[in-house]
Amino acid sequence: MASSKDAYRRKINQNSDLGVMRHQVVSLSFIATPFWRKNGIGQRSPATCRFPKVLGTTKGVKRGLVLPLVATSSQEARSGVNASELPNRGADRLREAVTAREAAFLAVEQSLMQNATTSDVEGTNASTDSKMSRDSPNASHLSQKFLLSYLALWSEARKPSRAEYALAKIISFNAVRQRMLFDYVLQTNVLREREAMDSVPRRIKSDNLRLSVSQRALLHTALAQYAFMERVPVHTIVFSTVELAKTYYGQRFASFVNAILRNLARYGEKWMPELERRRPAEYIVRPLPFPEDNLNVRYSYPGVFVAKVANQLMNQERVVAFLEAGNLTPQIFFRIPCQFTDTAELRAALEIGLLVPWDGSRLSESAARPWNIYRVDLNCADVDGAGDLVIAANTDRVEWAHALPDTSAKDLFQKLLQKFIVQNVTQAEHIYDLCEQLRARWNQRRRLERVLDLCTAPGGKLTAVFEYLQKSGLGDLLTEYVGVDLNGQRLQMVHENIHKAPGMSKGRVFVGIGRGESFVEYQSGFVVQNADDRSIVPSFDLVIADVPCTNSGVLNRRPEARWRLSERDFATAIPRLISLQTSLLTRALRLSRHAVFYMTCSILEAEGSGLVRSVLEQFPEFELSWERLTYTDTAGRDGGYAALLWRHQEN
Ligand SMILES: C[S@@+](CC[C@H](N)C(=O)[O-])C[C@H]1O[C@@H](n2cnc3c(N)ncnc32)[C@H](O)[C@@H]1O
Repeated sequence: MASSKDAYRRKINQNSDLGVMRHQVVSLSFIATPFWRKNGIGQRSPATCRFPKVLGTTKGVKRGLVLPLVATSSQEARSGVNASELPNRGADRLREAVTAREAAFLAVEQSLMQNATTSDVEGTNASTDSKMSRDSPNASHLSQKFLLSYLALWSEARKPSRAEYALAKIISFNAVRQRMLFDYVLQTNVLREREAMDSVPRRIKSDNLRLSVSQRALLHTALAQYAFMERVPVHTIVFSTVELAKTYYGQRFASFVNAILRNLARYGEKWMPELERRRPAEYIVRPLPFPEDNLNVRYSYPGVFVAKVANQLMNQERVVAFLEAGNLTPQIFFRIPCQFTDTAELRAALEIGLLVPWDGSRLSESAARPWNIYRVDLNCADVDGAGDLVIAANTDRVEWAHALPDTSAKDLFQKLLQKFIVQNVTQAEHIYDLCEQLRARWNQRRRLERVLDLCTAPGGKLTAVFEYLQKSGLGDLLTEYVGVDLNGQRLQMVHENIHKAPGMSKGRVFVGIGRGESFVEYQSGFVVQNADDRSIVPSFDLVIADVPCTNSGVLNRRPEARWRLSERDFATAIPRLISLQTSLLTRALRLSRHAVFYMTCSILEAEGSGLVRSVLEQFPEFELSWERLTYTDTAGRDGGYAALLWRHQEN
């Protein structure tokens, strides 16, 4: 392995090959920029990718399709990848990745490996080590199992240029998102093309061909480039993939990869008629059999999840819109208090078009709203290399600074981040609605003095609630905000966000590490916990429970999250998660004197309305007085659920 790796390194450093490898990076950085500006990287749904014909042939593919592209342990051993050695081995390999293409492959491999071996849901297994820096990509990032964590390892170690980083990111994001589609393409349209297999060794040619997880990852990254990066020449894709195949698996597998990809180049044509090639944006999704037949392959989601969405929505167009939205580049929104509308940073950002007032929100219709919502314009003409901003949009804020170009717009963007809170319009609307509902029900016999947030980090909802209560006068008597969260790293961000909320003094906000489901009280700097539910006395006027969830409403932001929504997850990890959500809501109801805000960023009824109704059966003194489920949409809204639970009998 070491010697072939050295050879690979030497090869890409030789002048003759440098041209090809660098071409891949350099050409993307300038050729693709106009394309990115127009379409947004990664925004192309499978309907407009290079495989429309393939998709047209998915008829008959059943939901929950299981492809025989799974690794056997002996093949994993041959490929040099052993799942039990990860993540450290994988981390080392990532740190050594020479090119963006290699880094993308290794990051996708890790992600695929994680999904193949574990099933964990964000936040439920979080570290409570508050000393860990959230910015340094270390082992804790690996345990969080985010694709971005793997890319961060490479980025930290190799310091790639912005263009290289962007390339690695877009390839790996699309490879992970489109896993189901790519497996299908490989299985049905590449592996079975017998005539193109002439150069493939006889042993590999069998119908029982199996790929290791790692080999699958390599082919997925090739397909991600082929499908979504039209301007990367096919020979460049073939060259870089074959080189990686040689390095990691030897000549035999490289020949196989070569045959597969050349086949793809040859027959890809017949999957994409001329008309569609010239006018990809105008390609229209053909009607599909309803409810979920083949939608999971076309849009690349676990079949069982698509079936659940279809059962909830009972409308094909809406299901397709939701699935498409999950494959788009997510939008970034700032929630800016109305009293800051005239600040220098905001004026400057509006002037150069970095921020655009968002009038698609219901908030803009209300004079009583405490904030305005602004969208970051990904096509901002004044930012050099706007493609980087598009790339940045896929990520959380930690990475933005890295991804933005060195221009005055970058400084401005940093200032906006320091001053204002990034929050999706759905969350801002849900908090606004909840608070309005609360205000409508409030009466003089009730006092609003103490607010508790059981899953508080990074504090977006807490600060929004504070700002609303302050502006509406409902919070005039407020003395204390208590926040608890299991994740010490994320708690640090609450302190940053408190500074951004005008009037929210640290003097009356108390945050601590703890389990929300056993929280009792915050006393003298300590979180008091007790798992026994019965002894709890209601001591907070409003309790917010914004619980950890499947993230099924924000799948565009989390490329790997959809693969935690498989049949197996619905049988094991998700019931465990629902049980945690149930415990959190139960504790919230026990602690609340008047009201509970229950929220998730999931669109699954089992985590939202279903769960609330079932928990309320144990609490006759509370009623479900308002709820809203928002689906992820193509305008940039996240999906999520919000409910107001109201104690109708006063203590
Ligand atoms: C959806 S996020 C909360 C977002 C936050 N309310 C906001 O608006 O910024 C869920 C949070 O729950 C935390 N969490 C997970 N399990 C928990 C538990 N058992 N007790 C308390 N917090 C938990 C996670 O660390 C994560 O920060």
